[in-house]
Amino acid sequence: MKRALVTAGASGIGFAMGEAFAQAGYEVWVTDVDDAALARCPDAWTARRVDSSDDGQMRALFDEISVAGGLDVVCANAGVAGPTAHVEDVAWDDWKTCVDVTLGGAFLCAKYAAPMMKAAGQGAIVLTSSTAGVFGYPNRAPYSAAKWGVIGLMKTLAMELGPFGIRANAICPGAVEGPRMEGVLEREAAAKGMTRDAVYEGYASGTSLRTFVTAEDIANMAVFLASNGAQRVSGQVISVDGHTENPDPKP
Ligand SMILES: NC(=O)C1=CN([C@@H]2O[C@H](COP(=O)(O)OP(=O)(O)OC[C@H]3O[C@@H](n4cnc5c(N)ncnc54)[C@H](O)[C@@H]3O)[C@@H](O)[C@H]2O)C=CC1
Ligand SMILES: Cc1ncc2c(c1O)C(=O)OC2
Repeated sequence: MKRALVTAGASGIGFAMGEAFAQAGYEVWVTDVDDAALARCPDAWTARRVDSSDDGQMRALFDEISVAGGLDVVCANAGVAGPTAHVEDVAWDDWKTCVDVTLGGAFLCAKYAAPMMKAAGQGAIVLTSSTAGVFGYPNRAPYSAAKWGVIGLMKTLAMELGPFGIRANAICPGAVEGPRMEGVLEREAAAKGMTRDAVYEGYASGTSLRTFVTAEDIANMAVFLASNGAQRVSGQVISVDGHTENPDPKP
């Protein structure tokens, strides 16, 4: 059985990735820092409390995976939005936390997956970037910088590890609908005296398909990029964002 690891896999996009890899016949491992969410993961998954920005915890996780027989796929998915503020109001510590998790966490996935995948002569690394890593993201300088960094990391992994049969690709999700986004939409609707649907349409108007995306949309792309169907696809940035044309209206 092939084994897939998804970081930040206990909720949101990562959880959908776990479900999609399980559906595709993989043994699923997930990490997260939210104990309650980890406890809600299916019993068939191996769920571990691991902070993606903690080198010691990540090394211990990959040691455990190595003992279990190695890894076919790693989805470096953990990321935190960081502060929402003008650049002059971003605290240095908040910059560091955002970059440590969002970019550093992806680096640690690659650092510890690489030797295992090299030994196996195959492997797929799927990194979660963002439309914030394709365009800028006003008021989220640390997040946008980290997500551009994820793409630079991915390009380098594809070059460095390709000769060993290892592929690396990045997915750039647009704004994902779901319970968290509903809260954002409803708060803004109340503040502006608009309906929730009008707020949604306003943001969706920045995309050609006039839509937000779902966690399942992202998970489907991750499974495809990891699959044999994509065996000669590496070093690519794949947006799953309804075709964002105008990055400015964003929730
Ligand atoms: N939601 C959106 O609209 C978009 C999200 N993304 C990216 O997708 C990825 C997943 O985001 P969502 O599913 O939306 O988030 P979410 O908030 O629904 O889930 C994120 C999970 O990450 C966990 N987490 C937070 N810090 C962690 C850490 N240090 N180590 C391990 N786990 C940690 C949380 O406990 C939570 O379970 C992130 O990299 C995010 O930046 C990208 C584009 C759009
Ligand atoms: C809340 C929210 N809205 C839109 C976007 C993101 C986000 O986190 C993101 O990472 O890329 C686009």
